[in-house]
Amino acid sequence: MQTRFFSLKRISIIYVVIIAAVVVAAFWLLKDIVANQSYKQQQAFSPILTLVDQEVLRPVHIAKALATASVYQPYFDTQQFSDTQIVNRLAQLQSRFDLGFYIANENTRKQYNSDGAIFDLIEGKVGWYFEMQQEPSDFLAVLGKREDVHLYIDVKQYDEQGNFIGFAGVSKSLREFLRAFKRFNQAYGIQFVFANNKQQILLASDPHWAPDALNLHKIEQLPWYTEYQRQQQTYSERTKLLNMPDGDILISQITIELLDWQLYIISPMTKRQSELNRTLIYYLIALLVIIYLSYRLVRYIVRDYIQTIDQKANFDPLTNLANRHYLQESFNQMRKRNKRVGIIIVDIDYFKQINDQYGHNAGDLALQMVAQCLQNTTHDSGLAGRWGGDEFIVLLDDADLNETVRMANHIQHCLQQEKIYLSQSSFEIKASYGVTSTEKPGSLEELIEIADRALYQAKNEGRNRICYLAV
Ligand SMILES: Nc1nc2c(ncn2[C@@H]2O[C@H](COP(=O)(O)OP(=O)(O)OP(=O)(O)O)[C@@H](O)[C@H]2O)c(=O)[nH]1
Repeated sequence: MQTRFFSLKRISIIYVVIIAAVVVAAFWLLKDIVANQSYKQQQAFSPILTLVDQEVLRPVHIAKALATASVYQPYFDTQQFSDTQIVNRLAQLQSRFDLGFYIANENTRKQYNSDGAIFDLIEGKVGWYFEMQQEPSDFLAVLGKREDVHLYIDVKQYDEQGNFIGFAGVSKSLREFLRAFKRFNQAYGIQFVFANNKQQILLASDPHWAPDALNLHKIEQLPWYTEYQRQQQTYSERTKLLNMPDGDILISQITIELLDWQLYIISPMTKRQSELNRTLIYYLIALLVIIYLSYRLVRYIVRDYIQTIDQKANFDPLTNLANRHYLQESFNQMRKRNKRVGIIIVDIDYFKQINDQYGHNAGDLALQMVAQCLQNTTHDSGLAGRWGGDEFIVLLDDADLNETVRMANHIQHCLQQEKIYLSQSSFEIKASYGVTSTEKPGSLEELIEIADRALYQAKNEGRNRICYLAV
């Protein structure tokens, strides 16, 4: 019982360790999920900011820097430079900055482009030139060319006296920008909207909201904007989660101060949620596999451990037969069932002589041989054990004296068939048997005492025989 108690204690400790391991594993896995999601969010957002910087802000900076450095000024003097020289100069700038450059000269009413094109600025035909002049600001950023959307940055130019002499500017195709956004849209379901300070949509990834030839959509027309504005009054965070009828969406607003534009990045949470769910399921499966494998491992270790402990606690290491402790336990079980118990004591004859003549190892072989015979003969009907030294005990469940004596005969017959072979010699093993049986078993000691008396008789009568006593 001591053994079981310690086994259970150990099992409990191992289970506690497993639960702790699972909790730690779960913590790490969940931590990873959050990290993973943040990583994915970052993965989606970082390139967007780089794109805005590269494709929108950089041209604006270049346009402003060149205009303020009066790089274009000399080229407004058509006396000094021919048309070809002007477009050549613009072409140089184009190849250097990978942007389109143009000059619109008020004096000649001509527009020179870095792609070599020169055309006349005729009122009613080239609308932008005359519209832009009316704008109070000297710096204007507009989107044009619907079929291949371009960003145009127009900077008003003045001579030394402060007279308006035309425009110089930069143009940049947003094809690459739009293509990249399409990729983000496919990968993360992200949409974007650019709006100017008049709340007009300049550019939108959803073609439905992109400007058409006639007019620009108002940002108020976007289905989420009213809710966005409502939340804006409560808290001014630039990222908001909106509960829309088609599913939750996350809106991030980025102000592009240089242009006085707003960029709205719209990411649908349903897609994110399903991604998160999928990741959760993967992690859960991994967790279950870990739990199952660790359970199997612990079961294996515990079973192996119990077997080892049981073996040590209950069996004789030399013969593998039951030891005294296990014999006692089994006898108690038999007694509980309140049935007859038969007992045989087997004691090897002149075993000391075997040891002395053939050596201790030969003696051990003899003990193992006897054990083998006992095992083979009794395994169906009883339990054989080593009581100590060269003395063995067989307990027979529900066996009367006749049946017990019959069993002793079988054992004797088995031993008579066997011989121990050594390298130089061989010897036979003989034994004496004391037998008894009781209908009302008391203690094992009492029963052994009676069987011992019968054994004593067998030894006295010349050994190699079976004697019995009835209770
Ligand atoms: N080889 C070996 N010998 C053992 C072992 N345990 C006890 N013995 C020896 O067994 C012998 C038992 O001898 P005794 O009890 O005197 O009996 P015996 O020589 O068999 O004489 P009888 O029983 O009167 O026939 C002793 O010499 C012990 O040393 C063991 O595990 N291995």
